[in-house]
Amino acid sequence: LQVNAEESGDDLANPPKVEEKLGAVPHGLSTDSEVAQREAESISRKTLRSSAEKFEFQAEVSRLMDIIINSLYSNKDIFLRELISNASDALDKIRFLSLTDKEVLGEGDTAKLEIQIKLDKEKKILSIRDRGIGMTKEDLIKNLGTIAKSGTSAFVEKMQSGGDLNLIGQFGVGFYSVYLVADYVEVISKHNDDKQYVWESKADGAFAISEDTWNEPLGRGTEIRLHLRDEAKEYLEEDKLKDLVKKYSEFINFPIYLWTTKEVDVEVPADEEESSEEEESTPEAKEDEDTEEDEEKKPKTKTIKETTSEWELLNDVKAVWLRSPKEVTDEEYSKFYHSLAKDFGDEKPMSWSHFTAEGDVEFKALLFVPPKAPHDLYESYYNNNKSNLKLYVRRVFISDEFDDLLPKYLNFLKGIVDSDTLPLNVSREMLQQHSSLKTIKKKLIRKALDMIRKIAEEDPDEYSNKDKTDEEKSEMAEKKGQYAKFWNEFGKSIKLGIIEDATNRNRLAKLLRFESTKSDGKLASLDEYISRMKPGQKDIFYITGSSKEQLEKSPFLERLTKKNYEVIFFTDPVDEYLMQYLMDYEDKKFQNVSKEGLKLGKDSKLKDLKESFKELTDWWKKALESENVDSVKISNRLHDTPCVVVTSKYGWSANMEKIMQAQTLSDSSKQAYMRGKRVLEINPRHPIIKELRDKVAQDNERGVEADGSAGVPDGSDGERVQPARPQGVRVQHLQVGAEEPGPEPRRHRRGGRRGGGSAGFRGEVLQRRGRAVVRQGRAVDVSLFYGLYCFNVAAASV
Ligand SMILES: Nc1ncnc2c1ncn2[C@@H]1O[C@H](COP(=O)(O)OP(=O)(O)OP(=O)(O)O)[C@@H](O)[C@H]1O
Repeated sequence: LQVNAEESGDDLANPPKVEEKLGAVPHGLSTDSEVAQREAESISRKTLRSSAEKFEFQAEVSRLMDIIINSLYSNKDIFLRELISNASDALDKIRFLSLTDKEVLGEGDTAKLEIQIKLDKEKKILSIRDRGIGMTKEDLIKNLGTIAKSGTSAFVEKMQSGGDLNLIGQFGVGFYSVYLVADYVEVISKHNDDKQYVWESKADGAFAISEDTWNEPLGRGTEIRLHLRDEAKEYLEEDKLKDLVKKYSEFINFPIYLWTTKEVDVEVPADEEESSEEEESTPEAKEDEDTEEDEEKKPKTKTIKETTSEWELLNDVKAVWLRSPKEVTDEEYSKFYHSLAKDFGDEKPMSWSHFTAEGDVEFKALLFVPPKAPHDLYESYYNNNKSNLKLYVRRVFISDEFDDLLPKYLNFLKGIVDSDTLPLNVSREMLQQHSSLKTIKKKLIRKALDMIRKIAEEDPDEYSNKDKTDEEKSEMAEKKGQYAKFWNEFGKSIKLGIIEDATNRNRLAKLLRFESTKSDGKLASLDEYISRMKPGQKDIFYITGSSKEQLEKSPFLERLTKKNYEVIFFTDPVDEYLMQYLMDYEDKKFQNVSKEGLKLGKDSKLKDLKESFKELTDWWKKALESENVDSVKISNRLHDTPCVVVTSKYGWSANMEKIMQAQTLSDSSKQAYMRGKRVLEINPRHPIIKELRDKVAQDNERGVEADGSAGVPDGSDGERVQPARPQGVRVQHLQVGAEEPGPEPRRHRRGGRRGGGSAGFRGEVLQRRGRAVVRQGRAVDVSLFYGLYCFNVAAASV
C-alpha cells in the first residue's frame, strides 16, 4: 500500500518521524510564528506534505471517491450530517468506555463531550471537531482508506446504476461525502493510545499520514478540516450551517456548537467633549436640578457596535424518546427516524411505536418500520444476530450492535431502547447476559408485531377494514396500499418469523399475505381466506411452485377450481419451509393440493370407481413397483388431465425437492430420506384412463402378465409387437399400439390407421384426446405412449 517509500528512502517497518524530516519541534515548543508559517505552507501548497507517509486508497474506495468528486449531485449538504454523525458516534464510544474507566475522559475541556464547528472565511476552511474517541495512526490508515467495507462496492454499484447519493450513510462510507464540497481534506486525530496524527488527501488516489507537530494539541478527539472548493463557498455562511444542523442533525445527542461572530451594541465611556455637547443640546435637563446633579456624578457612556465571537448551541439535546408521545409531532418522529437510520430518502417511516414499559423491567422505546428494506437485509441472515436497535442505559448510548435485543426476523426494524433497569457500569459482555434483557426482548416483539398489525388496520385496502364506513375509509386514505407495500418490502421477514418464533406463530400468521385463485391480483390474508371458505370445507388449500402463472395452469387445481374452492399460491422458495411450520390456523389445517390426502367432501361414487378401476390400478402399481411409487389411486383433483403424480403427505413436495436440488452444496444421498414416496393418481373420467382400463382388462382376459411375458400376436405373423418407444420404458406389455385380434374397441377406430406402425396410429388418436401430466404442475400434450413414458421418467426422477 505504501508508495513513494522507496524513493524517499523510508524504512517501511520503522517509518521515520516527521520531526526528523521537518525539524519540527514538539507541541508547546514551537513558536506561534513557526506554527502559523508551517500551517500556511501546508494549506497554500495544496499538495500533500512531502515528508508524510503516503498510502494508496483501496481500489474500491478510490472508485467511490471518483464517483463522489465527479458527481453532479446537487444536494451537497449531506456531507455535514455525515461528519456530525461520525463525531457523535465517536463521542458515544468514549462515553461508553468512561462508564468503566472514568480516566479515559481526561480533564478540563477534553472531558467535554461536544461537537464544535468553526469557519475560516479567509482560508475557506470549514472545521468540525469532536472530543470523541479519536483515531490512532492505524485507525486512520484502515478507516479512512485502506479497508473497504462491505458497503463500499454495494454503494459503488448503486451509484453506477443511478442510485441516490443521499443514502451514502446507510452503506457505511459517509466520510467520503466530504469530497462533494472539498478538494483537500485534513483529518487531525488524537486517540488516548497514540500521538496526534494528520491524515490528508486530495482524493487523487492517495492519502498521507504525518505525526502532527504543528497544530494545536486536541487533547483527544478528531478535527476534520475541509478546504472548500470555490463552488462550495456557501458552507462558510453561518446561517447555512445553522439551517443544515437544524434540518439533519437536530436529534444528535451531544451539543453541537457553532463559532459565531456578530455585531453587538456595547456601552463604552463617552469622552468629555461628547458629554458636554450632549448636555447643552438638552434644554429639558435643566428642569429638575436635584436629580440632574446626582446623575452628573455618574460616568457618561455611549453605545458602539462591536464584533464578538461565541459558541452558539445549535441543537436541543433532549432525547425524543424521553418526551411524551403526545408532545412529539409526526414530523419530528420522521426526522428522528431519518437521523437514527441514516436514511435520508424522501419517504417517511411506514410506522412507529413509542412506548414506556413499566413493571419489573422499565424502559422507553421507539421503534420504526422503515419505508424500504435495506439493501443487505437477507444477506448473511443466519450469521447476523445484531439488531438495528440502539441500546441506551439511562440516556447513555451502549451499543447499536447488541445481540438478541430483537429476534433475527425483526432485524429490519430501527429504533432505540433506553433502559433504567440495566446496570451502567458493567462491560457490554456482562450486560448481554443480564436477565432483564429477556423481558425487554419479549415486550419489544409484542409491540413490534402490534405496530405491524396496525399498518394493516389503518389501510383501507385491507380485508379487516371492509366494514368501515366511507367516512372512516376516507380518513384512512393516506394509508392506502401501505400494508401491501410493507408486505412487498418485509414479507419474507414475517415468513421467517413464522418459521422461527413458535410463541408468536399465530400472531405472525395473521400478518401473512398471499395471492390465491380468488384474490384477483390483490393480496389476501388467512382471515379473508377463511371468510370465503365453502360450507363444510375443513382445510386451507395451497399449492407451491415458482410462479403464479405456472401454478394457475397446474392440473392439481382442476377440480378445486371447478368446485369453487380457493387455493393459495405460495411462490417464494421460503414458502416451502414456512409450510413445514405452519400446520394450522384457527383450527383449520393446511393442505398442499399437490400432496396425497386431499379431501373435497364426500365422493359417493368413489367406492364404485375404485372397484371398476381396480384392475388398472393393480396393474399399474405392479408395473411401477421398482420405482419410488407407493400406490396408484383414483384421483379426486383431476378434471381434464388423465393422471398426475402426487407426493406423499410427509415427505417434501416436488417443488421442495427442486429447491433442494438447486442448492449448490446439496448432497442428494442425504436428501433421499426426505424425498416422499410418489402416488400416481388417475382420473377415472378421462378417456385415456378409461381406455387403459379396458386394455388392461382385455390383457387380463388373455392372460398377459404385467411383465409382458405372454405376448399378443399382431395378427399377421404372430410375433409380439413392441411399440416404438424410447429405451427403458416398461409399458410394452400394454400393447397399446398393437393391432389386436377380435373386435377392436370402438374408440380405436376413430383415428383411422396411419403409417406402418400401429403405435403411431394409436398415439395419434390419443394425442387428440388427452393430456398427460408428466411433471409436477406441468401439463404437456402427449400421446398416451409418451404420457406413460414420461410418467416413468417423472416417477423415477422427480
Ligand atoms: N470523527 C471521528 N472520530 C473517530 N472515528 C471516526 C470519525 N470519523 C470517522 N471515523 C472512523 O472512520 C470510519 C469510516 O467513517 P464513515 O463515515 O465512512 O463510515 P461509518 O461512520 O462507519 O458509517 P456511516 O457513514 O454510516 O456513519 C468510521 O467507522 C470510524 O471508525
